[in-house]
Amino acid sequence: MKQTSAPRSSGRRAAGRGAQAAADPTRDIAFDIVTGVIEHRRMLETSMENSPAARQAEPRDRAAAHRLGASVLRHMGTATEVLSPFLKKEPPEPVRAVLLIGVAQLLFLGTPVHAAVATSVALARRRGLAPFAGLVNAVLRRIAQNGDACLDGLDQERLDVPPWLWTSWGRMARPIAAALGMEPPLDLSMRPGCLPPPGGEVLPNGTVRFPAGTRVTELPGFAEGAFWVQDAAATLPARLLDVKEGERVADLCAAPGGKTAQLAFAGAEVTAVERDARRVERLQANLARLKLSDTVRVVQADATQWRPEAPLDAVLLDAPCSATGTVRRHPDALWIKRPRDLAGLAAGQQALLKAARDMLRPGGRLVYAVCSLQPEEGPACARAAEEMGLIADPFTPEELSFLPQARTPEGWLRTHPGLWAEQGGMDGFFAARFRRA
Ligand SMILES: C[S@@+](CC[C@H](N)C(=O)[O-])C[C@H]1O[C@@H](n2cnc3c(N)ncnc32)[C@H](O)[C@@H]1O
Repeated sequence: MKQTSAPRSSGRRAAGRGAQAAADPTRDIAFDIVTGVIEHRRMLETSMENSPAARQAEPRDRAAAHRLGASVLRHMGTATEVLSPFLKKEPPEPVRAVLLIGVAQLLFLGTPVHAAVATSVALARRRGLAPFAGLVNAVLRRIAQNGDACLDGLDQERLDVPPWLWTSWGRMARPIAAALGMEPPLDLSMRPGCLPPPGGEVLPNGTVRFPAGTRVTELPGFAEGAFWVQDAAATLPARLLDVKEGERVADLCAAPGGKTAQLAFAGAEVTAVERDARRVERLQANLARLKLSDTVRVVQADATQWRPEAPLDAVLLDAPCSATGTVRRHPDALWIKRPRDLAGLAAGQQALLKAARDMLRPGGRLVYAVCSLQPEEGPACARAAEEMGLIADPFTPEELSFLPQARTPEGWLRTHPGLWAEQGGMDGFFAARFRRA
């Protein structure tokens, strides 16, 4: 059984018929998260923002709900399979959501049985599902009786990945799925010259890694801007652009700004281009904390339309994508995207590639990156870039000597959550480098 830490439980107060009005913000928010993702295909964070319960909740309840909702999404295939022998027919979606929340607590979060069952029954009542309260009670009690035996013989890794994604990931599928069951660690990139907070593990690329659940704001140096949160794999595209002091560089699709910070600390003159107004605010706040506000120029614009005043030495294009490479951190991505979404995403990525090409001086460099594991958004776009006249500039073995498994025969970068598995894995990224003729 794959287990993560248990959510705080308010089960005793919620037990029994008369307790349906008792407050249980954790499960209420988790219900909004799960139904938002499954029924409305909204991202976990968006579902949380839309949750009325979340707006009034304490930060610790929101954090517990986030962990509970993410656990449901991480184990949804397995939990569905566990439920199926106990259900004569498919229940309505909201009832299924309540049951999944109950199963996640019983089998994956180590919540005490009485709390997991009673809070699920109370949740069903609060959500207008009282006619199903008996079903929820009976099914969860039987699952609790069987305990871990419910998981015997189940290929959890296979079940927890939608079949179309499993197929598309080929040989990477099983190591990726194995990493999915675990909460990912906290990765930090250090501001040059700053010492890592004590207790972190320094990885071969310089990332400082802390165990899952570490609160970044509580680490010494956070407020002073000594570091920023950035997955180990996410550091690689900006590093591979290899910017020099004083080079004029654009970071397209820049928020929240991890790669912008890398480019600026490397000494480049950076313009960060971001379309979304709220994400521009987040980018600016992050740059302010890192004391980069006076160094980086931030532009709110659509990068397909924006052009620099003069041709640039280098462009980093971290394009919007299906984000399947970040499913460890964002398990909602597993259930939101559909195969038919990929063509539209790839068209957007290629429009951005054309724009990036047009911003470069002759000989200027471009790194194209996506946090996707899908071939349509990675290799297919790299080939499209060459058809646009960009010249491939493969990553060399020396540049990736600390992670040789991530270098493809074409000289592209392909990371996935199964790499550096012993140290806690990494996000999935694809990157390729080009020069303008
Ligand atoms: C993958 S995230 C970028 C992460 C960022 N590069 C980092 O390392 O922190 C993609 C970002 O692209 C922005 N975006 C999407 N389409 C865009 C466009 N046409 N022009 C500019 N920004 C865009 C999104 O709002 C989002 O903030």
